[in-house]
Amino acid sequence: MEVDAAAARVAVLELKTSSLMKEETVPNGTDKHENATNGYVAGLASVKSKKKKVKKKKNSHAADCNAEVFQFLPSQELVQSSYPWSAVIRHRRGRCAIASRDIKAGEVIVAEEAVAFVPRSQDRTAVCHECCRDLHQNARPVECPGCKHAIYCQDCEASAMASHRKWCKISQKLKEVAKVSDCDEDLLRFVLALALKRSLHGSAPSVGIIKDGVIHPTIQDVLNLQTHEDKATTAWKESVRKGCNLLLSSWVLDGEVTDIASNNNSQLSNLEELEKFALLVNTNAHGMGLQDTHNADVALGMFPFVSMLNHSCWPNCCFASEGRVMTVRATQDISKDSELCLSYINLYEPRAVRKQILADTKHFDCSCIRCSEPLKSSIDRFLEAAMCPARGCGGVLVKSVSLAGRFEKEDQSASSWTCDVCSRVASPVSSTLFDGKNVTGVEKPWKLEVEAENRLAAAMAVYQERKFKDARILLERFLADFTGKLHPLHVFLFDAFTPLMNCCRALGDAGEAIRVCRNIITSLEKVVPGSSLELANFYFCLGEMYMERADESSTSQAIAKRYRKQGQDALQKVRFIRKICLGKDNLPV
Ligand SMILES: C[S@@+](CC[C@H](N)C(=O)[O-])C[C@H]1O[C@@H](n2cnc3c(N)ncnc32)[C@H](O)[C@@H]1O
Repeated sequence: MEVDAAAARVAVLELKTSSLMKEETVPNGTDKHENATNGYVAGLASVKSKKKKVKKKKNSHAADCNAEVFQFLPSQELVQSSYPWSAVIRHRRGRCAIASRDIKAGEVIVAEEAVAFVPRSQDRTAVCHECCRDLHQNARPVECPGCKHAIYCQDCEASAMASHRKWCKISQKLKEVAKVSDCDEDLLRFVLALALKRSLHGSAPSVGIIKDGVIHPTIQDVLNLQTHEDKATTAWKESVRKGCNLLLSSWVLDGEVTDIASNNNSQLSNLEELEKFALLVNTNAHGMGLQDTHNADVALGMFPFVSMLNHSCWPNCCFASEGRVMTVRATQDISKDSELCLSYINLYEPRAVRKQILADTKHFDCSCIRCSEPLKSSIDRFLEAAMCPARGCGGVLVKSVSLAGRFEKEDQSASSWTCDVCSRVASPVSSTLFDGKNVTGVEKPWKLEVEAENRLAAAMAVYQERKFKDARILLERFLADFTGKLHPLHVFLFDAFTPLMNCCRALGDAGEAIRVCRNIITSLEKVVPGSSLELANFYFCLGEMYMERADESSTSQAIAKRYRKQGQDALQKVRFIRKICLGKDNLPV
């Protein structure tokens, strides 16, 4: 199994203590996290791929959430009677899900059917557009000959095609509409799917139902979710407005132009409704994946009660989808009254990068416990730290201004670096390092970082061309040159591990691949001490590699026995993690 390099940075944290806002402590870098629990989350859907520059605003939380505007969703009471949490409104974070009793690791927090979902265009053929099940295992999926976009499994084909006919024509135009309006095609598809739901079920009861332990929410639940209109850029709003307008004017049902909400004839209001759907998608849509194939983000779904859980870079829950149902599970034991949180993003990133990603794609300034802990005592400091070059010190240089420079290339010249042990300061302004002495070459932490980033990028470019031999040489040289200068948990070192492991595997060097894989697992468990399906994937690789080594003809019996035992231990870990994250302990296929 080749591990996707991007997956390496997805990780999940253990929430060690209970109540989120007050008592919680995030362990600093010296803490050990025994009994780590598991969880996986993919990020919330980002609807526009182009990266936007978002200026950081101080105190933006104040504007983020105004408690007065929040209402409970129509189906909230039903959910509270069936699942172990209730919603409360908290200053700056809006609605929060709070445990109504003690919860055990692996327990279901909510299992929810999507109100609507949209397979991502690039993965159009991966899942059935009706049941969202994996199409790879379906012998003869059927594609709509009209739009050549919708595709169904054999079980769904007959019924799905009948309803699809009603909006097939508009589906055919979507690509063009997206192009003309410069609006994301998947976003427009999602808007269309929600508008259809609204037009078909607009007058249906607003409270959902629970069937076989799964909540089926309503479109009215969706309409009560949060949006961030104030944070959307003018360009985004304009393109969405243009796209929605074009959608409206091409809205053809059975050959007739029809109002979306049949009881509402105002064109303007309809446009507003479509725009609101776009905003709702932007803030609330969840990635849906295929559990047994690395949980790839193949579709986007709307799950109003999963959306009640706020983000934390130190979450205690994870989500995973199967078909149209998204299930959130506790990744550790959680005590009554604690807030239940998911992670919307990959967590093996420096704090500033995580915050930047959340600001850019989810439009909020993260106030989770991990981000609120002073950097100098948080494990986050290690992810972008250089080792202190002062002889015998052993401390790390922590940046004063921790910026997401990797994304924004902002001017970092104003930042200084302070050793967390000897407290000496290095500053690029005066180009001095400690005691006023000039420093040279790579000892300057700011230069070291830039050099490391460039070297890694060069190695990755070769790796991406699948030139494994050359890439391995570059990655090994990179690690040799920067290990000891950057902190062992530095994100650049971590980013080099997965491609190196894959290179070694591809080149048949299982021994080295095992060593690198163990490094990955060690780093992941230190930085994001909870488990996750990504962590399970690395354990699975490790297990596979040990088993392969045990089976090699050159391996002696005694050593083969040891490898087999190590392989079994790793696979046992995979089962344990999957049991908690997915509720089933089979090995991935
Ligand atoms: C999917 S919703 C979560 C539920 C939301 N609190 C509500 O009332 O609907 C995501 C929004 O919640 C808020 N939020 C979630 N996690 C947060 C965090 N860690 N820090 C600050 N705001 C957060 C942000 O406004 C974000 O856009």
